[in-house]
Order: sequence, then structure tokens, then C-alpha cells
Amino acid sequence: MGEAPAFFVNHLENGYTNGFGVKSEPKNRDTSVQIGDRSFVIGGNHEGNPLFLGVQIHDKITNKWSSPSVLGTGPKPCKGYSAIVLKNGRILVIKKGSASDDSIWFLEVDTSFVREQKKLLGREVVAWSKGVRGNAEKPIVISGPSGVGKGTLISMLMKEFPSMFGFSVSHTTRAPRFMEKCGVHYHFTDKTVMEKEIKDGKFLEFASVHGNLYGTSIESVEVVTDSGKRCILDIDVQGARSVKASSLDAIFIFVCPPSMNELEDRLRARGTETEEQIQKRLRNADAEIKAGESSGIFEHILYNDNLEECYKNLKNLLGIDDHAPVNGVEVEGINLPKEHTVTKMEEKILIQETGEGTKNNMIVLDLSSINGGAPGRTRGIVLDTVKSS
Ligand SMILES: Nc1nc2c(ncn2[C@@H]2O[C@H](COP(=O)(O)OP(=O)(O)O)[C@@H](O)[C@H]2O)c(=O)[nH]1
Ligand SMILES: Nc1ncnc2c1ncn2[C@@H]1O[C@H](COP(=O)(O)OP(=O)(O)O)[C@@H](O)[C@H]1O
Repeated sequence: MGEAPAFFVNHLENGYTNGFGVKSEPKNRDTSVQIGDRSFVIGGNHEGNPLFLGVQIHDKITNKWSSPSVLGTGPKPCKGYSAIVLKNGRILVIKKGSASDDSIWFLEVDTSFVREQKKLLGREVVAWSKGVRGNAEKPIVISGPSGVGKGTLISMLMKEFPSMFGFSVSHTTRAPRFMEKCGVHYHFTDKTVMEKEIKDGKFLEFASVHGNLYGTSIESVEVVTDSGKRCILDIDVQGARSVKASSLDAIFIFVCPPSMNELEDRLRARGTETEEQIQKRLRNADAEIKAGESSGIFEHILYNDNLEECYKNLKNLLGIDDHAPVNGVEVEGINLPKEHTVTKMEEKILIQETGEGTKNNMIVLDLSSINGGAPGRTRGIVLDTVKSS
């Protein structure tokens, strides 16, 4: 058998001067875990925001408190938490007495994503991801040169299977085209606002494309996946490269034109760009097609010559035919008890209901197949109740 049951919601010694700015008793609601020389205290709220649970770090060696940058959307504060240190730089945080779709959270303190963000931001970083039961189907990344037909193919898919696919609405600093709606085709935004949000860790990826800034916010992907739909991202090759390096486990498809002449004709016929912009897009297309075909990012390359044929090939590689079932979200609820103890047994977390008048049921949280992570969602959680006899 593996390691001995180990549980631990350790309160720090009384009377500490904490990062919340006051010398205080640890509050009942605060929870701390120790990793090496550091304690991570989870409680209170983040920068005075009552809707965002706070995180503080205490370094034993320097006896100093610090407030890390907190990335991702974290849990809302509640009546209490259990926390346990997992492998690979994560802390499992269980909200007491919460419904199962909001009870399991992961605070990443030393994962590759967090290490990368630390380097980028030059300061201490932690990142939240929400635990989600089961596995949604992989998001789909579609790239290809401007005018090749990505938008057309995506629209066909969304029209035919409206409850199966959802579009990740990107942010961009380019001006809206005639008929483009903010929040539907893009979130049209200001460069300084977008740069600030990138700095705040709100984006899964971003890139400068044809002279404008484009990016996928973490939220835009979460909105789609949380609704139980398969998320489609229409992003350029640089963005696809970033997504490939992130925790988002996706399918990567590159769409090629039959020829450069045909691409030019399509761009002109669309009538949405000025001559100067068309020239810029055609110049970039060459490099993009080369990168798409040879970068090793894309598992699938589609040639969009005849539209109907290309659409059929797209559906084939996504494993859907005309009678494909509509995928849904699992809704069975298991509420985590307010009073409980938590024990770790290898990859399983045993949550034992305690307290008077309870049935002493045990809930088993199986983390052996989790995937994904911050920023976004940790998927693949299995939750089961073992009734006490
Ligand atoms: N990296 C990245 N690229 C994006 C994003 N959204 C759109 N793009 C890409 O930006 C490029 C230009 O998009 P757009 O201005 O809508 O022109 P279009 O491709 O000709 O329709 C295309 O290659 C898109 O795939 C994003 O969020 N991130
Ligand atoms: N297979 C095709 N044959 C001819 N025209 C096409 C084909 N696919 C797309 N188009 C047209 O080409 C233009 C560019 O397509 P669009 O979907 O906007 O490209 P993208 O999103 O890749 O920039 C649109 O006017 C569209 O109707």
C-alpha cells in the first residue's frame, strides 16, 4: 500500500502578523498548508475583493509574508475549506458544504504554468483552476491564412450542431468590419486595456497578427466549456503554438488554400479589407502556410478547395457524422459535507463526513486521471459516495 493517510489543514501558530496587514489570530475560516519552508494561507479575500478568496505566503526562513499575483478565476469565499498538498506543485482546496460543481479547486504554486508566469511577471505567482468532473471533448484549434475559409467552415459546424460546438470569442485591437458584432465575432478592445489584461494573466494566448493584437482570454474558453460544448478557437499559428504549450489539451487543424491565386481571389471577393490590408495578409500567408505545414503543431491539414468536400472532411476528422449525438454535461450532484476530515491515499482523497446527526458517508475523490489545469479547468475528476453500512 502507498503512503500513510496524511491530512492536514494546519493552522499557523497563533498571533502571526499576516499578509492581510494585521497581527491576528488565524481565523477559523483560514486554512494553511506547508510546502518546504513556505506556508500557503488560504482565506479572507483577495485585495479587498469579497468575491475572490485570498492567498498569502509565509516564508519560514525570512519570517516574511507576501501576497502573490493570483491568476485564473478562483473560488468565492465560503464558510470553510480543507486543503491538502498534492504532487506536482498543486494544493487541492475543498470548499466545505458546497455543491459538487463548485467544491473542488486547485491552487497551483509550482507547476510549469506558474513557473513560466513567475518569469514573465517577475514576481511570486499562484494560479487557480476549478476541478471539473468527467472529461469534456477536446477543444479544437483551427488556423490558416486569412481568406482560406476558416470562419466559413466554423459557421457551418456551429449552424449544423448548435448544441455541440461553441466559439471562443477572441479579443482584438483591430476595427470591427461591417456586420461584425462585439461579443459575438470578437471582443473589440483598446490596445492599452488588452495589454493590461495580458499582464494580469487573463489570456491563454495572444499574438500580433497583421499589425493588430489578438488573444484568447481564459474566460472565453471557460464560458464555452462550462456550458458543456466543445470549444472552437480560430487563431493564428503563433497562438496555436502557445496553446500547444499550455495545459489546454486540444486538437490542432490547419486549413490550406488550393493556391495563392485562389486565396487572393477569396480575400478580394470577401470585400472586407483595403488593398493595403489584402497585400499584408497575402505576404503573411506564405510564411503561415509554411509554418502550418512544417511546425509539427498541427495533427490535421485540410485543403479547402471544394467547400462541401472540405466541410465533410472536417466532420470526419472530428468523428461526427450527420447523426452524431449531442454531448451533454453530467449533472448528478454530490454535495461535500460541511463537517468532514480529509485523508490522502495515493491518488485518492477520502472525504469522511463527521458531526452529529450525519450519516458518516465517505466521499472518494479520484484524481488519478486529472488533466488540464491553470489557467482554466482541471478535468477528469471522479467523485463517488461510499455509504456507511
Ligand atoms: N493568436 C490569435 N490569433 C487570432 C485570434 N483571433 C483571431 N486570430 C487570427 O488572426 C488572424 C486575423 O483574423 P481576422 O482579422 O478576423 O481576419 P480573417 O482571418 O481574414 O477573417 C486570423 O489568422 C485569425 O485566426 C486570437 O485570439 N489569437
Ligand atoms: N472552398 C471555398 N471556395 C470558394 N470560396 C470560399 C471557400 N471557402 C470560403 N470561401 C469564401 O472565401 C472568403 C473567405 O472565407 P472566410 O471564411 O472569411 O476566411 P477566413 O476566416 O479564413 O479568413 C469568404 O467570402 C468565403 O465565402
